[in-house]
Amino acid sequence: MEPKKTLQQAEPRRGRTEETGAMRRGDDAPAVMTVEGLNMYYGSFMALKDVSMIIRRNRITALIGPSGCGKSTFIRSLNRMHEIVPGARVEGRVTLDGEDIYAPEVDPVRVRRRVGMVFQKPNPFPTMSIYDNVIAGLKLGRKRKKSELDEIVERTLRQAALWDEVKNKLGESGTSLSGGQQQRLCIARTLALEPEVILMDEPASALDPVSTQKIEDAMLELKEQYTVVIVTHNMQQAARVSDYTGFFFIEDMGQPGQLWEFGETEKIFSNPDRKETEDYVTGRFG
Ligand SMILES: Nc1ncnc2c1ncn2[C@@H]1O[C@H](COP(=O)(O)OP(=O)(O)OP(=O)(O)O)[C@@H](O)[C@H]1O
Repeated sequence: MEPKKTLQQAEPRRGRTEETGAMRRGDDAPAVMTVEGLNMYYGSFMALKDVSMIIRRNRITALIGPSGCGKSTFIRSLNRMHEIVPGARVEGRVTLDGEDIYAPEVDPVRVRRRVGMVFQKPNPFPTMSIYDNVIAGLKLGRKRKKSELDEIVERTLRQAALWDEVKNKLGESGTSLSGGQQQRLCIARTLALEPEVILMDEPASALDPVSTQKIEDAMLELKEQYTVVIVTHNMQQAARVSDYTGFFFIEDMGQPGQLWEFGETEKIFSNPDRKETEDYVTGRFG
């Protein structure tokens, strides 16, 4: 497939610019990641077919769709986590700042540093304090002064909307926190590595509404400085926080998932081009 054409197709459709103010304004945020003609496999099973997408800087991109349509598989292509699964492989091209992250000379560990990931289940290191959890990933890098580490801990906990709740107990165990606080601690830990892009795979699915709200607050705060991609089953969450939405869909059991529609969130939720998207966002199936 001819890559340039594929990328253009991946741009949000702009056919209805007269109808929505948001569309008319357009978006000049540069692409930080591009995905072109991506196929993903587990052994001989093709889980995703021909996905192309542009991920823009300082924007939140939400990935939605019914169970099993490949959202988690896709998000894991963006930082080369997919290849950790034995037999898993990827075809196509994924770039970060124009560089092909799957090129043979690229170190996957470096990719994962630049494209950080927060998982569904909070996973703080159980034997470490809150403070040490935040800086855990920095231990492998150059030696830093205590004052510099203090500054990183405060800054990232503030960005993760957790600072006020933990500033007086940084020495306590990370697992002493509530589930929602642990998840924000994991966000701070990811931020400490100064990624460009943060991937979140259903980060609030195990949390109560108040904790979910705090995660969403944190995401909106993060977007000032980072680019966020989130998988969510929560339609309200996608509509509330994201700028762009990708709807993944699977036509029939055993078929690969596809990116069925991609565009500005406002359009996907109010006036999607495809019937299946409309059925899904209005809760008619899924
Ligand atoms: N490790 C694996 N080995 C083999 N097949 C897998 C593996 N992980 C996922 N799959 C398959 O790939 C397809 C896509 O799964 P994936 O988890 O990406 O979907 P999803 O949209 O994230 O689903 P959910 O919303 O339920 O989390 C499914 O058919 C799934 O069974």
